[in-house]
Amino acid sequence: MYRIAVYRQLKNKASCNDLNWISLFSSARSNHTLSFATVKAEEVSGSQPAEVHNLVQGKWTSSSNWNTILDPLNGQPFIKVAEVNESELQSFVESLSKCPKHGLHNPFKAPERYLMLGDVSTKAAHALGLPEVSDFFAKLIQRVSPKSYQQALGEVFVTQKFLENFCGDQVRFLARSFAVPGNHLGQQSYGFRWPYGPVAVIAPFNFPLEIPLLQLMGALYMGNKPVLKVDSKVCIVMEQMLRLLHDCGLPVDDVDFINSDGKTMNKLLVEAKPRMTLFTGSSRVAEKLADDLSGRVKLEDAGFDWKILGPDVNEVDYTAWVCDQDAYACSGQKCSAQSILFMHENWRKTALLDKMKELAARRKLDDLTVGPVLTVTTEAMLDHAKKLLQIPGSKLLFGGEALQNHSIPEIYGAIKPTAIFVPLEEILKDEHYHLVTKEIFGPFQVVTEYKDNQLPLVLNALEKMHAHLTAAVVSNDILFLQKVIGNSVNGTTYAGLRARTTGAPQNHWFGPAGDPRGAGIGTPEAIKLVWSCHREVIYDVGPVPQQWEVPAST
Ligand SMILES: NC(=O)c1ccc[n+]([C@@H]2O[C@H](COP(=O)([O-])OP(=O)(O)OC[C@H]3O[C@@H](n4cnc5c(N)ncnc54)[C@H](O)[C@@H]3O)[C@@H](O)[C@H]2O)c1
Repeated sequence: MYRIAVYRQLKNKASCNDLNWISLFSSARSNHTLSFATVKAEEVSGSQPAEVHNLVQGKWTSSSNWNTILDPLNGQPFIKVAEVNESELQSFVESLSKCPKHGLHNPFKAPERYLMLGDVSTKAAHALGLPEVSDFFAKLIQRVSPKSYQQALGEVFVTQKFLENFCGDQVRFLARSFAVPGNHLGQQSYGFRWPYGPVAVIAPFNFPLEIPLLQLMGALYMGNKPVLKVDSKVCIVMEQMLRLLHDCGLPVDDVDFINSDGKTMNKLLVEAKPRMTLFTGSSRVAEKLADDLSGRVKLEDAGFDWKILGPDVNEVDYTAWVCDQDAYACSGQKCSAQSILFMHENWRKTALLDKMKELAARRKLDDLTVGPVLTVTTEAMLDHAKKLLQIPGSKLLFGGEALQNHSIPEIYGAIKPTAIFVPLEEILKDEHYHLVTKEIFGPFQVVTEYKDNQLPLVLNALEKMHAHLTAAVVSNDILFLQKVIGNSVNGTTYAGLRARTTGAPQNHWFGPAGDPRGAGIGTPEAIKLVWSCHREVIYDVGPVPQQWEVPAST
């Protein structure tokens, strides 16, 4: 009885968007057709290509130019993306220019939007938690950025948990201010979190849902108006997610969504001058944007992520498994993937390397535990392996071959999980260091070995690296941990027996350190740092003291 009454109340109160939301659930439960979705993940194919549109000033639009995306597993042209060209940017420039520097909301303007966004997060989190919806997104991710079902579902799960973290009042708590008493009666200073206003979010291909959604919501929560650009190869996922967010009550003109090549996006940024651009992707593009946008950027760029196995050997099977996951899950296409393993000589005396080899050999294309590499060709990866193998003392531990019997198109890469041993002394030589520490965004790692007295050389190798994203120190020797952590800078560092380089759940900060432009993703601290700036308002309302007189000039 009580339930029926509550349902009636809810129904009466429901706005148009709420009704969409309710219908999303009922349809999801009854017939597996999702009201927000315009595609069915499994049916997208060469004969039934999907289309991806742009969203600007609240309207879904097309373009004169369609970019055809090839199915990474069979090369069929399966998605058509309406890519905006350089002459079609005006409506995006106009849209951003409508948002003032003080944003869509701030603590002094439209504070009800904090609550509205908390509500949108509640509904979207709930929706993503429905098995039909999470399955839809996991499968769609798999189609465009092939990875195992568990990895794709993990991405949806992290996204859902993130949204849960910002339900109810949690969005307004992000904008919590503080006050300090002043020098005299009536004076108090307040620190506020202030939006930037018009902003841009640029996201890469490897996490088609998690990276763009977490950054986009962070931008919105703090009061900004974002234009979002996701790599065209995978933009279909965020297009569908935006439709879901609209069903959950997000106003249609809060976010613009543009599909284009990098050059066109660069032009949009230079013309529209967003007050802040969050870029996630390669260091090459990151540096270019930092220049072009006069430093108004936050960056999540390349990762050449290291793991050190300390002198205390423990849990060899577990450690081998974590190494396998860190280096080869998602075919090594995580920015946090293990790129180099520094192994204390004590581990060499165990079966660690054999176990890693066995685990790597279990990976297969059938279940996408190894699969297409979207930005490095087979030839480029094998060529890199060849160059490393020319270094004196280096040897192939496993892999180093192309995958066989597949129909992955040649524009993508397909190699067996690969590990190459290179001696530490050789890595440190100037003529080799750059080559050995080059990020290969595929299932590829370098392994090396050190003795107790060589720890300074290991630390020197870390010091010379230019990217400081994730790291792992596998040891429960607290003095060893102190030494390594105290002499390195990586922004997300795991320490202890179970340390890993990948994982990046929503509950801890993920991002590089050691660079003032470095961004973060996931936590309240990351959102506040990336998407808001500090503003101080000093109230000084009086009274002026009685018998006050004009003092002498100073
Ligand atoms: N630090 C992190 O959190 C993180 C996360 C994921 C990936 N990455 C890094 O991303 C890289 C892999 O991604 P990628 O190869 O797709 O990167 P990329 O730099 O080629 O592309 C990233 C995005 O930028 C766009 N782009 C390209 N040129 C541009 C320009 N001139 N102006 C504006 N936008 C432009 C692309 O279209 C894409 O959407 C790896 O180096 C990886 O380590 C980092």
